[in-house]
Amino acid sequence: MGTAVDTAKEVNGSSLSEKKLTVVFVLGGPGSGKGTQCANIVEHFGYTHLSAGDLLRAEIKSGSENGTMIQNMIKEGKIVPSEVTIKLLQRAMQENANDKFLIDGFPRNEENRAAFESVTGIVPEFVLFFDCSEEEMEKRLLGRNQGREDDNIDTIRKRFNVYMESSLPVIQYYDSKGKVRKIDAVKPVEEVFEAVKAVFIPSHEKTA
Ligand SMILES: Nc1ncnc2c1ncn2[C@@H]1O[C@H](COP(=O)(O)OP(=O)(O)OP(=O)(O)O)[C@@H](O)[C@H]1O
Ligand SMILES: Nc1ccn([C@@H]2O[C@H](COP(=O)(O)O)[C@@H](O)[C@H]2O)c(=O)n1
Ligand SMILES: [Mg+2]
Repeated sequence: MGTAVDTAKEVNGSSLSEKKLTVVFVLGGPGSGKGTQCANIVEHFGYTHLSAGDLLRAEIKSGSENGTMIQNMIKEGKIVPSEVTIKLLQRAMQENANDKFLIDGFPRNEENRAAFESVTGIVPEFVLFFDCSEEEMEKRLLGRNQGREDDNIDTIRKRFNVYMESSLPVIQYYDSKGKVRKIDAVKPVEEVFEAVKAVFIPSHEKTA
């Protein structure tokens, strides 16, 4: 007889439990540079990048029945119910042959964290945390120009509040487990990536 975690995996029809996956959660405030650095990591270290925000935006565009709800949550800077986001992440991992994933912008709150772990049985290898000042993040978001509906000052303030109240505690949780690799993300892109590389290059290669 299976454990609760096994049963949850079966109910969700996941073949993920059969594969040994390496998952790195990429966390940090809105505009801290998660997407920018994930692109560099993909290029240098062969991971597949899955951005929870991008998956949710694609779901809106696809005309899904959840589209309107997701759009309203994003406009308000609120966190979409875990079951929706986890299904999108699971599907994206199942459809990809890679066994190494960067999961960007997830988990965003305690509900995200606990639900992902119990549904998938996956525990992250480590958490890459981009630590950036609010002043710098606000400047970056207002200058991003990607047409995102949540890159306006009212929504940005709401996203900062959600980050402080709901997302930082998740980072603190992983820190208490020794899983957080903290990066000073205020520096220029190239300097931030130098610090990121030091995390991904195994320690024996650093000295070789
Ligand atoms: N180190 C950096 N210095 C200056 N600008 C940066 C840096 N990193 C990223 N940017 C710029 O800041 C903006 C936000 O970066 P990015 O989209 O990577 O952040 P994010 O953490 O993924 O944000 P979100 O949580 O909103 O998705 C982009 O316009 C990007 O080009
Ligand atoms: N786990 C998540 C991740 C994101 N969202 C919603 O999407 C918005 C944009 O996310 P980015 O990572 O692209 O900045 C975010 O503000 C949330 O509304 C979510 O609900 N759950
Ligand atoms: Mg992003």
